[in-house]
Amino acid sequence: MDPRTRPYRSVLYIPGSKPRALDKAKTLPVDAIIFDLEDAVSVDEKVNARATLTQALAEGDFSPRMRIVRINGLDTQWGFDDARAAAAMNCDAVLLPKVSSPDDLDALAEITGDLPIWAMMETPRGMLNAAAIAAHPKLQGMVMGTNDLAKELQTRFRADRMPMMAGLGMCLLAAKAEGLIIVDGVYNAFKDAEGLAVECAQGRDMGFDGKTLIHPAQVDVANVAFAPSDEDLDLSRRQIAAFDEAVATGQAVAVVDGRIVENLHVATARELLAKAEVIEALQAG
Ligand SMILES: CC(C)(COP(=O)(O)OP(=O)(O)OC[C@H]1O[C@@H](n2cnc3c(N)ncnc32)[C@H](O)[C@@H]1OP(=O)(O)O)[C@@H](O)C(=O)NCCC(=O)NCCSC(=O)C[C@H](O)C(=O)O
Ligand SMILES: [Mg+2]
Repeated sequence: MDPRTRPYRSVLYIPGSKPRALDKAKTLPVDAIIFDLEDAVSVDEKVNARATLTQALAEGDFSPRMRIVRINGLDTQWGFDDARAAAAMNCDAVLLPKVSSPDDLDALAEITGDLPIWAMMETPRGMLNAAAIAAHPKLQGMVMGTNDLAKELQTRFRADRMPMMAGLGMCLLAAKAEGLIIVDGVYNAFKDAEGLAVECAQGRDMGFDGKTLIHPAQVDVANVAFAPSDEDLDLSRRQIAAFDEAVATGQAVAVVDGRIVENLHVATARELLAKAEVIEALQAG
């Protein structure tokens, strides 16, 4: 599937060190998986996790899920070996943590060659350099690292994520300007489905393609939040029909439910319908 048209509603982190969780992933209705060698793996397990993950990806069928391997930073003792190992793994992309400038991506691309790169956006410098990072030729997607960002900014958790908004907005602008995929950060309270739903709705409304997740219990909430709803689809169909009718009578604008519909709204409506079709096809297997 074309990586740019596939859905990214639910993007689940799985510790690369946990064979049981790696196995479970094959049964979960997630759109993408981040196989983690970084923060989900303890220092003592780092080297073994690389081998466990290499084997799981070689032997396991994770399709149709997108397979992204998150390595340790290249400034750590594991980073370069992780990058070399990821380049040879049966995966679709490699994810670099704490990207602060395009130079970080150059260093990784020297090792991983043509493998698409994703960037964790989670440092203040990364936010300030978001446009230059997004313009890197090997970059396919961005993942918000809101835990690291909160640590660096010394912000406190707020349900409205007000302290995060500048960073989230800058990365969104950068990703959209370059036509990249961009996925929102995790919601740490993995047993709080209600709070997760609120944060997913906020991320969806801002324009994120989906949500990164840490536990299987979060998958359904994200899949619903980031898929077009029945109401969205009904409105899209009515907008297209009304606009076609207006054009047929020489008008450039239609009115649906008291709101104007112009060609740009019709383009959005068509995109929504196309997205729903891709999701349906994916779910049908
Ligand atoms: C949070 C957890 C440690 C909880 O684990 P556990 O206590 O094992 O949960 P459960 O007993 O409820 O698990 C039930 C079953 O589900 C499987 N499981 C659990 N988590 C996952 C998962 N992430 N993927 C796949 N499967 C999972 C268990 O194996 C159980 O299976 P079974 O026994 O067969 O029924 C744990 O969920 C966990 O480790 N989550 C991942 C944490 C993680 O990835 N952290 C790093 C990413 S977050 C981050 O770094 C973001 C960013 O960088 C930032 O800065 O913000
Ligand atoms: Mg992080």
